[in-house]
This record gives sequence, structure tokens and C-alpha cells, in this order.
Amino acid sequence: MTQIRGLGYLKVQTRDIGRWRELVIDGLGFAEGSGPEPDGLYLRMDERQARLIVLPGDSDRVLAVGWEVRDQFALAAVGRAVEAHGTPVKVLSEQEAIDRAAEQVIAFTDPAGIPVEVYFGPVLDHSPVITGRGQRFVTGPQGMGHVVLPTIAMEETVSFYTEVLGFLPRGAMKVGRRKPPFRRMRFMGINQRHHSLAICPAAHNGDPGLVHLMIEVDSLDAVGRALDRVSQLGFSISSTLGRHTNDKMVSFYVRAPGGWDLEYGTGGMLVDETYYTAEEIAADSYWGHDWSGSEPLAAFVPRS
Ligand SMILES: Cc1ccc(O)c(O)c1CC[C@@H]1C(=O)CC[C@]2(C)C(=O)CC[C@@H]12
Ligand SMILES: [Fe+2]
Repeated sequence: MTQIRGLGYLKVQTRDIGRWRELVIDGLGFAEGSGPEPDGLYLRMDERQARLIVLPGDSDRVLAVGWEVRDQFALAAVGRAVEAHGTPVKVLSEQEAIDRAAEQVIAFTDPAGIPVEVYFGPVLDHSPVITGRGQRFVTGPQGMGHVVLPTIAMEETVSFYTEVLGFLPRGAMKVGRRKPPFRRMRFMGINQRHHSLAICPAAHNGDPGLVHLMIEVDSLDAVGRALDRVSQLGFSISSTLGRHTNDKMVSFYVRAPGGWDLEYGTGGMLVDETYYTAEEIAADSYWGHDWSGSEPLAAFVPRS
């Protein structure tokens, strides 16, 4: 029943597009593309026209989490499932689809209030992808990477992604209190990437609507070079380098303008669904990932 094949794109709005440019292009080595908004940042990782889109605005928040399906039939099936759940679905106009470099796009809001888009038929850009840290991004059948979304409605949000959209549970981790009743963050997958999505209990459903975006590259040296460069550029390292216990990825986290993180990693495992069962990890990392020096994530700071 899984219809969604991968994380396709992420579109965000920021009050500080200049600093975003330094972070993603100079720091993390994304290739710059172009798109409909002349002042927007269109960031390429592969043959897609843009994977990360950053637009100037008067607040820092997620504008769309874009999920890719195989074809028009899969898109229609997703639309029917979301409608049947009682969530209104908008079919975007042809011009809106062109702006997103896709053949057709539908849009709706998830139970956490996150704007979601599902599309098929990405329009390619065959020009070479010249990256800045000597890396290749790991995308293809594993999609763009993963997002961690905050919610104050854990049950509804997880049930929406699993039972309506067909994401597969890929384990959990207790967060917060160490006695029952426990709270857990939950990981979900739709391809061989261990998780394309995680849902985390948060303080509010408001801006920015993101905990982090994870981007994977093909070498540890590229991760190290990116870590050096973003540090030189004065960005704050939310978490030091470490290796996660569930997807086995070695990564660091850097704070983006807007109070959420970009996770930059390498060496993620491939899940074989034939044998996989969802496990609960008892620690986030085998080593490293020291968060102690970081400002709290905006999603975890209570709002008045
Ligand atoms: C636990 C874990 C495994 C694999 C990942 O790719 C991944 O991002 C994580 C969770 C990281 C997670 C976070 O992003 C927000 C702050 C969290 C909840 C913590 O305080 C510990 C784990 C952190
Ligand atoms: Fe992550």
C-alpha cells in the first residue's frame, strides 16, 4: 500500500536569505540552480532542478515538504486516501506544477499543521552538478534525505503518515521522561533509507515546523570538510560529529537561520524490508553527537 517513494524536495522561507546562501552553498557545498522566484535560492544535489528551495520572507518556516510518487496512478491513490481520511486535498494548477518542476502536484496539511505536497514526474536538469565540498549527494532511490517534523499531536500525526500515507515504521526512541508514561520519537521509511521521516513530540505546532533536514554525502572527508567550513563561516554546530545507532550514519548538525538544523552525514545503512523489524534504540548514538553546546531548537521552546 506504500505509495510514496521518497523525500523529493523541501521548500522553506527565511528572514535571512543571505546567511542561508553562505550556509548551504559556501558551507555545505550545494550546487546553485534557478527557479521561478528571482530572489529565491534553488539548491541542486542531483539531476533534479532543485531539492532544497529557500525563499525570502517575513518569518522562518517550512513552506512545503515534497514527497514523490511513482506516477499519476500513485498520485491519484494518495489523493483518495487523504480525502477519505477527511483531510481536504488541493490539486495544484499546471503553472504551480511547472514552478515545482513536476508534472502534477497535490497539496494538503498534516495533523501537525505542516504543509505537505505530493507529486509525480519531476522535470530533470541534465547539466552537471558542481558541488563545493568535493562530494556527491546520496539521493536516487533513497530520495533527498530525511526530515524530522515536530508535533503536539503524536498519535494523530504518526497514524496519518503510517495508516493514510503508507509510511513504514522504522523504530522509535524514548525522549524526555525516563518513567511511564513514555514519550517516543518515531522513525518511518518508504525506501531503503532507514528513515525518510521522523516525528518528534514538540512544544508547539507553529514556526518553523521543522526539527531538521538530513542530507547524505558519499564520503567522510566531505562531511569533515563541510564541518570545517561552516565552523569557519561562524555557524553554530548544534551537535558534534557522531554515529547514530539506528541508521548507522556519521553526521553533524549545524543550526540554520530560523532555529532548526541541517544534519550532514555519510554512511547510512540500507534497509532490507524482507528481514527488517522495527526496533527501539536506547541511545541516539554509539559515540559523539554532543548537543550540550547548542541553543534549544525552536520547536522545543514553549510559545506564549
Ligand atoms: C536518534 C536519531 C537517530 C537518527 C537520526 O537521523 C536522528 O536525527 C536522530 C535524532 C536526533 C534528535 C533530534 O533531531 C532533535 C533533538 C533530539 C531529540 C535529542 O535531544 C536527542 C536526539 C535528538
Ligand atoms: Fe536525523
